[in-house]
Amino acid sequence: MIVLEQVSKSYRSKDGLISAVAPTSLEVAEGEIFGIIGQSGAGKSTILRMMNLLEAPTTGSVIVNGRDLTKCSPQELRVARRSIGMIFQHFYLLQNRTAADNIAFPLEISGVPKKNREQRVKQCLEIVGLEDKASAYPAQLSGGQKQRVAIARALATEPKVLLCDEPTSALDPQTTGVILEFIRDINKRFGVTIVLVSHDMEVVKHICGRIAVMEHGSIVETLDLSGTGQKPTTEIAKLLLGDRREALKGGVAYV
Ligand SMILES: Nc1ncnc2c1ncn2[C@@H]1O[C@H](COP(=O)(O)OP(=O)(O)OP(=O)(O)O)[C@@H](O)[C@H]1O
Repeated sequence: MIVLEQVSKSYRSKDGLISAVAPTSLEVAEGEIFGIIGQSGAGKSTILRMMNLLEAPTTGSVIVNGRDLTKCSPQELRVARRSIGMIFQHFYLLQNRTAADNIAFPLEISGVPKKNREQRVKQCLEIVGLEDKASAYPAQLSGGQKQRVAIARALATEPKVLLCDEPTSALDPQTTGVILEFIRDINKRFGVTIVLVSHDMEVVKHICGRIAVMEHGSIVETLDLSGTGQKPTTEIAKLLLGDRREALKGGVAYV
């Protein structure tokens, strides 16, 4: 579903080149909920943003749904991105548009006729349980409701992949639980492959089947958390996952 082949990302600065991600390969299978964890600055967001070419890799290939995005023309990339939704920590809703019009936005850009747009917006509002907030502006919504609108907007074009960059970091624990349930539901009901970056281990342990652990721009370990009993081997993974892993396996948090 998602294949990163030796992708790397460097930034130019006045002090020379900064390496955000060293040449790294990764495969995420169709239907997975895949987590990316690591300390601040490890390169998590950069690797996620390379999966839809929001960040163009310095080297390597990004293959999503069998298509090498690094070889796409701008027009081809626009089309390919319709099957890759994304949500962010700070939602990034258009403040001067209602919830319904925010959800309609990607459909407008894709040239979907008005009648079909309205139908799809209605469906997406239903998926996130916000039918009654169609006419509300972002300023009139709570953080959790804003993220639900952002999820609905990401789903509007019926993506096969949903990239989630710290989707619950601006939310309280209870709202975090609600958002995680929506993400899990979308994965189950529609088979959408989810890649989720989070610094919150409880979030990751709660919904991810497999995770990649990043340190200094590299994936140092991938782990299966789905009850296989696989133990972390690197120090950083042990540190991040900690002793609470066992305690949380039964889904103590956010239920
Ligand atoms: N646009 C940029 N220009 C220069 N350096 C950047 C840029 N974006 C990221 N970096 C650097 O690349 C490295 C990885 O950043 P990234 O945001 O991917 O880390 P992260 O693991 O997501 O961190 P955090 O959890 O703090 O968000 C950091 O050292 C960061 O300073």
